[in-house]
Amino acid sequence: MEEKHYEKTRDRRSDAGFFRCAAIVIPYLNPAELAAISCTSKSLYQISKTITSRRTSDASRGSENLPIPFLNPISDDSQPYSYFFYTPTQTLRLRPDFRQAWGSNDQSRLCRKEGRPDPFLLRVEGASGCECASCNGDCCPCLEADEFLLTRECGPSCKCGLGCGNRVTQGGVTVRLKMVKDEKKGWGLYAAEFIPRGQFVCEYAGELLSTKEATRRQQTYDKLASITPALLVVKEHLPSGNKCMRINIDATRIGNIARFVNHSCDGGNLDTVIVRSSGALLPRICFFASRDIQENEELTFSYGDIRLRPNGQPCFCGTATCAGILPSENT
Ligand SMILES: C[S@@+](CC[C@H](N)C(=O)[O-])C[C@H]1O[C@@H](n2cnc3c(N)ncnc32)[C@H](O)[C@@H]1O
Repeated sequence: MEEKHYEKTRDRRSDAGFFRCAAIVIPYLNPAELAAISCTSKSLYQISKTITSRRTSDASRGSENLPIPFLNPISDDSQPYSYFFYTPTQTLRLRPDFRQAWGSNDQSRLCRKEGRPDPFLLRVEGASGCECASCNGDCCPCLEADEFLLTRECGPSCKCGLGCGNRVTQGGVTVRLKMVKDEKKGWGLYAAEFIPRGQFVCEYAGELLSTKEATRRQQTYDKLASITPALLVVKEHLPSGNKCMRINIDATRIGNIARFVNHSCDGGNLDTVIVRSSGALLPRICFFASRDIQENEELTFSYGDIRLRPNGQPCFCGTATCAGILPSENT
């Protein structure tokens, strides 16, 4: 009798140990792996269900100021969320075996505790910045438009801190957003509240690539129908029209919510802005509202000129000026 009681206690302890480990490991699984383990026992089914529900409730894994949920109104579609790795800022190339937890119990608490990652990937040693106590248009040299008329913010070489009013794009998303699935376009980013014209919406975050690597990846994506690519190429021009700098950001595998912004042939409601900061080597690409955007409106921008690559996929933007073909980058 005593021996049996001892065995039961031991079994319960090893079960508890197993589920403690499972709760740590399972958030690292992708949807196919999650589905596979959820068929093996009732308890793992329950854990997988909870993880799926947490993933659906916040694409940003607690990395942004506000949760960004997935909503799938398509009745015969069983995909409650889109799987990718999240980075709120630009990042360097990922190792192929990289994994990231998503849906764990304490994810948002941990993200808040660790704080937001530095928005500047590379700094310019010895660069000058402002010395203002509080930056405003009259005195802060960072606010003076430079010769290329780009958006300039204070940065790592400035005396002011993150609370400075000239760092609007550095604190992450501050407007309510959501992801909604469309039968033809897939997931799209939507306003979950009114967004006034000129408001910063989000950065386009992802892997920063060399042009050679961007070209290689674009060719791979063109061949693979199973991948929905999110490779953005921005060319910065001199006023003379000559190309002077090219930024390649691939958010296909790791990115932020900007990777869900769909194309619109009329230019959409977002402006793509190149933001430079004092002391930061690289500019960042940010989306601002180009006009007032109503709650529940889809956020879109133009992917480019279809004349550059007329053999793209069909476009379903639904605007009066729709060209019928989705522009894509000819890298
Ligand atoms: C950067 S992703 C945007 C997010 C994507 N809808 C998803 O579900 O992940 C670009 C892809 O979205 C789809 N897409 C974007 N805009 C579209 C449009 N206007 N019409 C049709 N498909 C579109 C295309 O499959 C395109 O390759």
